[in-house]
Amino acid sequence: MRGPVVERRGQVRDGSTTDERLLDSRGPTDWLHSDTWRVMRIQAEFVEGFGALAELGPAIAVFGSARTQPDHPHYAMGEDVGRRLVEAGFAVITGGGPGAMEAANKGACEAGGVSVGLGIELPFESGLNQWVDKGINFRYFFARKTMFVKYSQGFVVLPGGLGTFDELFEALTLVQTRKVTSFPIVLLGTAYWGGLMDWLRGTVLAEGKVSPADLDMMVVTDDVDEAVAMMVAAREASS
Ligand SMILES: C/C(=C\CNc1ncnc2c1ncn2[C@@H]1O[C@H](COP(=O)(O)O)[C@@H](O)[C@H]1O)CO
Repeated sequence: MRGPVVERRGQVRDGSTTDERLLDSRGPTDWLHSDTWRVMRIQAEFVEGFGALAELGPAIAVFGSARTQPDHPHYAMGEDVGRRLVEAGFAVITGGGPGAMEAANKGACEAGGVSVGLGIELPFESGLNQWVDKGINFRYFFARKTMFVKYSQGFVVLPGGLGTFDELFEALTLVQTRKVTSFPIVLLGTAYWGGLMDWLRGTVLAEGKVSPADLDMMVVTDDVDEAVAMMVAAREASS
């Protein structure tokens, strides 16, 4: 018998039971590295993520450089935004790593709020920062990115590098292509983001590669209060 399937006489394929094969640890392990098995692991990441975050409540994702040092003004800005978001009733979700992520988690945690970190397995593992109170470690970037979009009502983007750009531009693309309902995206740090905005307007928009509405999706400011007020306004508009 093979599970619910009855096999008799010439249809019997081998004499072992399914349990016997399951419990036998001998044999090849190459299946561990097959795409079929990876699909199970990917599925498990979605299941874990959805399960852990489903009851989080209103949350804002804060992105920014893993390399921001604690004595840099961008770190203080990250702490400030984490704290103000909690004071406004939001949980704070970051990538759970060092730098700007740690700063936002620290601000959120010290303000007594829910401080979430969605960590990612990297070759140069740094682990979840100490200010994360609810943490999930992901193997796959794409599963992790789904969690930021699904469980955040807005994105605040601190100065950052390639990882931050990836997160910012993914959000913009999802809104532009109407894969998600529009949500506020605020870039903090006019001096840092100004050059990018100038290029987007002066070259990308001028060459017709984006529409004015695409760039209007982003607000650039130095004012943390303005960033938080935008998130609050979006929450009120959606309730
Ligand atoms: C570079 C170092 C550690 C990296 N650790 C990270 N942990 C969690 N999330 C990360 C990490 N690095 C990048 N990310 C994600 O990308 C964004 C930051 O990338 P950037 O290139 O530094 O701007 C961030 O929002 C994360 O989601 C050791 O210093």
